[in-house]
Amino acid sequence: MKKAVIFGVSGQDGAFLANLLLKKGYRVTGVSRNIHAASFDNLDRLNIRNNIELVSSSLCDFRNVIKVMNEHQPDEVYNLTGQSSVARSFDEPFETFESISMATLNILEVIRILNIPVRLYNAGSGDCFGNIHGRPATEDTPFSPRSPYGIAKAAAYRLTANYREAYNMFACTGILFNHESYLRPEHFVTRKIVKTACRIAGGKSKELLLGNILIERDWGWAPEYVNAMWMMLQQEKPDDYIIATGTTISLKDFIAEVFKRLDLDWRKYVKIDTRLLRPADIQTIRANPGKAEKELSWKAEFHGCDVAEMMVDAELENG
Ligand SMILES: C[C@H]1O[C@H](OP(=O)(O)OP(=O)(O)OC[C@H]2O[C@@H](n3cnc4c(=O)[nH]c(N)nc43)[C@H](O)[C@@H]2O)[C@@H](O)[C@@H](O)C1=O
Repeated sequence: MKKAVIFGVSGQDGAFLANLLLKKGYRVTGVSRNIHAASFDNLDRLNIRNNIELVSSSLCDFRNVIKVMNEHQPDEVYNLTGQSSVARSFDEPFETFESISMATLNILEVIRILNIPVRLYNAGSGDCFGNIHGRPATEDTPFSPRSPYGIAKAAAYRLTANYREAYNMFACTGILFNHESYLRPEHFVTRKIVKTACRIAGGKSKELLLGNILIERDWGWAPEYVNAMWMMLQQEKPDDYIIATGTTISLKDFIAEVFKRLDLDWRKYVKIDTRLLRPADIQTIRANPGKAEKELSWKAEFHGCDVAEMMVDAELENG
């Protein structure tokens, strides 16, 4: 039986990945900073909490990481940990940098020092590219991040690539663009829109306050993206891959699709609140996931408008 350790199991991706690995017959250990304080609602929602061994460990403490590796002897390690909100990273730059870059460095150092043959997946981000107005980003496009979050993810990406080259480690980064689902917390814009629109449809809310609705993103369906993470670790050679749908739409289009699904006209309810604008934002993101399609045979089935509809349907069904 293969063994996997997921650092950051309580989030959206951690839960979907744990579910996928359990279905594939893995023994899954889920790590969270403090399992007694963390919420495992996502694992409950997928009905898998009791099938995972949950352990507490701070990734910023080197000894903690050594203990997890020694005790659980994983074949595969998934590093999904860290502060994941771009907006919050402007208010919490230190916490963001430490929980992403330093935590990744700790995992890499532990694998190097213990000299164990584990395969490492590192969660990268399309946020590292910054604005892409022209050709969609490929794995060769230089990074130009515009947030403490993007900068921390860029550092973690470079560290992972450096350890792969310098120490011959099996370490990959998936450069994932926005990926959404009913497990997304409300501080991400898609879930906020879907939840509020459903409340408006049910007469429980009157308006939806948003920041910049002209931005453009490549929004995919999260359960598909965790498949790509796993596929990267099954390759003969480790490498980095962009994971995205290849379709970019505006936030306005996403909002319109959500409200249309509920038979509402979004223009009556959406108000711009300038307090929600970021100190720096990315206007347009475009991705070319061609390498993942060619080498991993991974391709997104669902694109932005499908995601909007699926999120509304899930919200109406489960809340
Ligand atoms: C690839 C990358 O993808 C995600 O980062 P994000 O793109 O910043 O995601 P978001 O949902 O917070 O914002 C999307 C856009 O929507 C605009 N926006 C307008 N009004 C609101 C608003 O009211 N709330 C929020 N959150 N955003 C708003 C906001 O200004 C931004 O331009 C994370 O998964 C991250 O972990 C990651 O790696």
